[in-house]
Amino acid sequence: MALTAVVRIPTRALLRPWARLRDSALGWMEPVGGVEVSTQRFGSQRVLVEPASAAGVAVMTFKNPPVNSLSLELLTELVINLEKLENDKTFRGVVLTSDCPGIFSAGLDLTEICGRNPAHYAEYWKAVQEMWLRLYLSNLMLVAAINGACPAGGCLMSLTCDYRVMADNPKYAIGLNETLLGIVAPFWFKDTLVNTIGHRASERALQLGLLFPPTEALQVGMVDRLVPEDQVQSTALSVLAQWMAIPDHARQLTKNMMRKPTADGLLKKRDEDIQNFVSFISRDSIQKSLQMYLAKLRQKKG
Ligand SMILES: CC/C=C\C/C=C\C/C=C\CC/C=C/CC(=O)SCCNC(=O)CCNC(=O)[C@H](O)C(C)(C)COP(=O)(O)OP(=O)(O)OC[C@H]1O[C@@H](n2cnc3c(N)ncnc32)[C@H](O)[C@@H]1OP(=O)(O)O
Repeated sequence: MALTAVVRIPTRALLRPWARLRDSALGWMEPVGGVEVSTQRFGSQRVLVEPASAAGVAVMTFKNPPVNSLSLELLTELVINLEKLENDKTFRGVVLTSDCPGIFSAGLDLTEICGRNPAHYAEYWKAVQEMWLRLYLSNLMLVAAINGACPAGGCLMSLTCDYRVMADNPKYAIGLNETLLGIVAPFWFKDTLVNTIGHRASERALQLGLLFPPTEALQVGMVDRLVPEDQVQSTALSVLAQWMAIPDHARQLTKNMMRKPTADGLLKKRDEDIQNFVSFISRDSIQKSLQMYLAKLRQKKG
């Protein structure tokens, strides 16, 4: 028999200035207090959410081809689907993974931060902040099933999870490579990395923009486990099964205790961080670097 649940979506989620939602992409949303959905399979155009066979677990799959770049739309859909899972108290854990072969996520969508106007940069950056805050402070257990390349913002997204399983394929790499693009990882990207791999390793990785192949990523502690490619999702699900044995309230309070001070660092100066980002990214020299990087990516094929 199909399992169904009523999921309440707070109307305030619809009122956030950055959440210029495209109704066509989010067919399940209605601007009323709540909406009834089937937990068999839901989601939106770029984010698919499927309950796993184990009770209380969902798999969230990003499908924004070709490279799962974190466009404004993808970020918006991610946050809304996460909120939906959090509001449905039947879910306790989520596996985050990708539908793009060989790529977990290419990170921030460079077309959102290149050649646009300051108002767009501000709106986009607010959505990036929101994605990080929501994932980093989520009460749910989050496990990243990293089934492909995972640079920059893709790495950040996986670092917000409680555990990372990566495909043991030397073609893939993970890391915060911002300096290679001539840009700077913001302090909260840096803090998330430091909390995961420590200060010295982060200092080196961030300055050099290191992208770690799986074996090195495991050594440095950027991922927790390597498995053959076809076992990434199943391993993530079995990790979640272990975590589910811990009483939720104790685990959630512990997670919050560990992470809140870092999140507060951004919460206290969100607007200032947006202004810094807009003025940094609007510089001619930075725009030139980004244009060159994008052109190189596009030429790669030709
Ligand atoms: C003092 C200052 C203080 C504070 C500063 C304040 C603020 C900080 C400022 C800025 C911080 C901004 C933070 C940014 C973080 C990011 O995430 S930046 C994005 C970084 N991402 C990357 O470097 C990845 C680039 N992509 C790749 O390496 C490869 O594409 C990838 C390995 C993912 C896949 O390779 P492959 O399968 O071969 O695919 P292609 O390379 O051929 O790509 C296919 C098409 O996709 C386009 N594309 C790739 N990545 C992106 C992207 N991130 N955004 C947009 N588009 C992308 C690529 O151009 C191809 O397009 P085409 O088909 O040619 O049109």
